[in-house]
Amino acid sequence: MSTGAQKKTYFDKRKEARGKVSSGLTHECGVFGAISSSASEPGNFEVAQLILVGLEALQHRGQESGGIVTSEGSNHFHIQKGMGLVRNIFNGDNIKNLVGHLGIGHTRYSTSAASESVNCQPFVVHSMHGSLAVAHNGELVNCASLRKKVLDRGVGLSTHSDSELISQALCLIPPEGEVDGPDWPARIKHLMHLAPLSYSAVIMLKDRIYAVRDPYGNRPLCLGKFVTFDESTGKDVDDGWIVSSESCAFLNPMQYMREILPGEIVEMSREGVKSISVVARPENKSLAFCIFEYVYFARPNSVFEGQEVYTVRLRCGEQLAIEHPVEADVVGSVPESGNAAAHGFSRQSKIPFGELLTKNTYVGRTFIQPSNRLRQLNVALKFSPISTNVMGKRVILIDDSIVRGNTIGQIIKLLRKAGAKEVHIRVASPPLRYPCYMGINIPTKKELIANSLDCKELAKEVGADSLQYLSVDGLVTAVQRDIKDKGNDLGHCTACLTGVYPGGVPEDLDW
Ligand SMILES: O=P(O)(O)OC[C@H]1O[C@H](OP(=O)(O)OP(=O)(O)O)[C@H](O)[C@@H]1O
Ligand SMILES: NC(=O)CC[C@H](N)C(=O)O
Ligand code: SF4
Ligand SMILES: [Mg+2]
Repeated sequence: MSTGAQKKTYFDKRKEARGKVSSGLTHECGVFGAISSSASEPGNFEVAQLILVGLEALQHRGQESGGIVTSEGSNHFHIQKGMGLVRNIFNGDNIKNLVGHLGIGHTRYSTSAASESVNCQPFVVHSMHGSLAVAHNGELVNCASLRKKVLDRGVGLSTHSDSELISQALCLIPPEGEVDGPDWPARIKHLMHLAPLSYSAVIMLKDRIYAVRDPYGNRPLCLGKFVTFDESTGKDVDDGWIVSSESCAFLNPMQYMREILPGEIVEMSREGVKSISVVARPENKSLAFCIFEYVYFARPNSVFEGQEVYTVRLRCGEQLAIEHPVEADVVGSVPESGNAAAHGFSRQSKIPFGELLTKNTYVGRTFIQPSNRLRQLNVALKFSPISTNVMGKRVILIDDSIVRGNTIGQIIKLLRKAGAKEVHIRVASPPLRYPCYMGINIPTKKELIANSLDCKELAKEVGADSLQYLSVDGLVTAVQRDIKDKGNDLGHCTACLTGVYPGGVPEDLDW
């Protein structure tokens, strides 16, 4: 427990490190890696350009900073990192310096250390056995004890980032020792035993990339290839291997191959792709893939567990219509992340879908505004009602989630002003009640509106005629129903909804 003003809680420290945001869940991070295969000359395969495209396609996962590290096969890595959007960090000149036939990249939303250039990823360290670069999505739950372990072994750390900690922990020799130089897979496995949650990471050595997903499968990671058409044979040739947080980054001619399995270590080299090992979860605990990847974080065209995110969001909307029907003239969404669920609700309820709001895509994140009028103005800048679909109508408005409750109230005001007769809010996820410490910034318990107001009270507070959430069972069913290969190995993290955390809570947590 807190010992008063001098002791900062886990969340205080996090907050200090970041800007204050007035709405929503803030995203996570995106990782990407690419290596050209032996079939192509290094010059034919522009690895840095490919990673740049990949990072832009993953930009929704983190907008604070980004970086790319490449290698020509030697320990002299080429590095370019910076604050801001990928597009602003890289330009024609600096991308040209990123030569080499393999590389990794990162786009960051900070969770464990300040949003400053010193914490930009990938982290590069020089070990006795060559250079090492790490890009990480997630957050180490047992960061404090791992940090101590690494420091105890005489290793110095230059930041508070858990991702730097991963890079340094990989320099530790595993307890069984090493016979003939460094055994990198053994070192990675050792780290996975020391820290089983949460990460999807790409680890680059001078001539190979390891793609690693934590044993709980908490964060996503998938494998793809780069294909070139060979005119002499008339066939597609595999020209290289790629790894990405989400498959939405595999743009043509990149092709999706498969997911990296929970606990899996995959080695990518010029010779091809090899699955090295699958590390088991501690005490046979359940899988815990983040259910909010489906609800909100991922792009709708990304594929997880054999299903497109869009189809899951559609099902959430259908389920919501089954659980909380209401008579109305039109169903619409808070764009964009509410769109698919609104279509699902419409399909199930047979109430026509209509666009109720347009979104100004050039408006960035909304920061806490000092007054209600400014908050309202901010939402009005982002969303404008489409009067044709709203005037004189009973509307159902679907949003994917309510976090602090700032957005929805302002939108209802806009809809009323545009002539809506009734406004019914349906939320395509259950009430968010608990914080996340696995790579997502969710506000503290106190800030989450569902902890202070129930549906009726919240409806009154935000001026809705009714307001209902999807149930936890409904969400889990919508996510799991069509997963083909169910077996025993199926499980999703719902900790922010249920308070049941897959791998315990952080050591220095004080909420
Ligand atoms: O209750 P609140 O704290 O206001 O947050 C909830 C809103 O935040 C998210 O949207 P956001 O505008 O962040 O991003 P999006 O445009 O991707 O939906 C989410 O989709 C909700 O609309
Ligand atoms: N959102 C994330 O995945 C963050 C990764 C890492 N914990 C950092 O803060 O840089
Ligand atoms: S607590 Fe919520 S946001 Fe965090 S990993 Fe679990 S489901 Fe995802
Ligand atoms: Mg939204």
